[in-house]
Amino acid sequence: MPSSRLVLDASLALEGQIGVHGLSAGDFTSLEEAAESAHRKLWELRGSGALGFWSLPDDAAIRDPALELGEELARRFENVVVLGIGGSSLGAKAVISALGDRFGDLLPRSRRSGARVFFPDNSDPATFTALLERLDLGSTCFLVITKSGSTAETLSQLLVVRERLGSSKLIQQTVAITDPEEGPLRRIVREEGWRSLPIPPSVGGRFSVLTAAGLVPIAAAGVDARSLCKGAAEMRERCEAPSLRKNPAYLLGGIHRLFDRRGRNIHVLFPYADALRDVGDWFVQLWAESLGKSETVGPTPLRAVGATDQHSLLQLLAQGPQDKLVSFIGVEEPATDLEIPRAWTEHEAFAYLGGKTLGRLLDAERQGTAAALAEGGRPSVTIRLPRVDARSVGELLFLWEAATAFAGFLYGVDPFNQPGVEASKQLTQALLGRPGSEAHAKRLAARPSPDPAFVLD
Ligand SMILES: O=P(O)(O)OC[C@H]1O[C@](O)(CO)[C@@H](O)[C@@H]1O
Repeated sequence: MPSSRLVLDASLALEGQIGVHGLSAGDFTSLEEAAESAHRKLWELRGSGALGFWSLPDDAAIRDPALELGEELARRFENVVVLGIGGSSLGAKAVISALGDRFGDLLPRSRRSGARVFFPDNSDPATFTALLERLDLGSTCFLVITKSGSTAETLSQLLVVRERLGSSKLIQQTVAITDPEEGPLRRIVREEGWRSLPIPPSVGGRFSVLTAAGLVPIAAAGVDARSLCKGAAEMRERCEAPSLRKNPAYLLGGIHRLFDRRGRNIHVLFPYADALRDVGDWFVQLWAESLGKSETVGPTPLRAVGATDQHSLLQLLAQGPQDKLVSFIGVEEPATDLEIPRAWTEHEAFAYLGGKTLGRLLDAERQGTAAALAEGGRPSVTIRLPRVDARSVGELLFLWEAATAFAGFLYGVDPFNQPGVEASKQLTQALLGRPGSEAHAKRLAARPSPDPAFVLD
């Protein structure tokens, strides 16, 4: 009987199931004190209003204008292009590729449920040029999404679009989603009277999928954003339990921390559904930017997709160094299943497949892979979704967000900042001659020049 909600099954992380590499009751006891303190910190932050993402699932003041705008864009425009990167792009991209019509672009407009939404994301000129050349710009809306309002990749793309559209069309065909008060984009919005929606200051970019940053493109794509929020709200309720053993986010975050202490600091998200492929990219940013900020502790996230990566990464997971923890995601009921016809039944390799379904094969591959890893003493956890629908995806995203915040306190780092990305931004700006970056230019000039013995031409 399929469950009606997300299930977290951590059995294959336990000593009783996988032997000495698994966790014992004593491991959980050792974690309890740190978990209590992490719980207190989260609730203090929540109480002070600084844990912005926690209230998003049912914050109508944020959700409703975003959905109205997204639905309007779906009616008015053929295409929506998101100019945004990192947390200002990955959440919406993950949700739309999970829940939108994957081959909807092939359908005529009348048969599509929303606009076609594009995420050029990177500032690679080849991608951006190709996209702009192929789009009918007259029926395209540009969503400029940047929390800080100052990200070079996003602002450069905006400048290109401004030139292509001309400033009068720009104002009609562009919406800004940014900090309500601060930042260069907000200043343009004020000076030129653009349409805009805010990203609340208390919500970091990588936790912003349920703000306008995610909800506008999601609704523009015709995806059921209300059910997404509902699923997230249901998961949030489960993530409010104070006890490690009752709270799925605490259990998930806690297990990752425990294994990290034993040297398992490579954390692999392994969904068995193509629809969840981009959730992997979203997870990588969330986990890396939130938890990777100490020289002595911190995980390396990795993404995989089943069954594809059984023919790629699995060898390493099964017999490589014992430094990995896998989180499988299984789907109990595929959106569409396909029966495998019976033929060549005299050959065993064909005979046992005929009459099964591709969905059953995929799920058996997930179970078989988890069991094979367990046999080799390699731990995993499994997140089972009843199906890939808006509610389950909402549950899944909120689960990882809450687990990330909790894990941050267990790791002893601030999960909500990313100071390590600043140096690269400063030196890039210095290379491009941004006024005010003279000191950074000096830093660059002081760097040793390349060693000719190691530059092969
Ligand atoms: O939304 P913004 O301010 O453009 O930032 C985009 C991304 O850049 C980062 O700051 C990293 O450089 C991420 O944390 C963020 O999601």
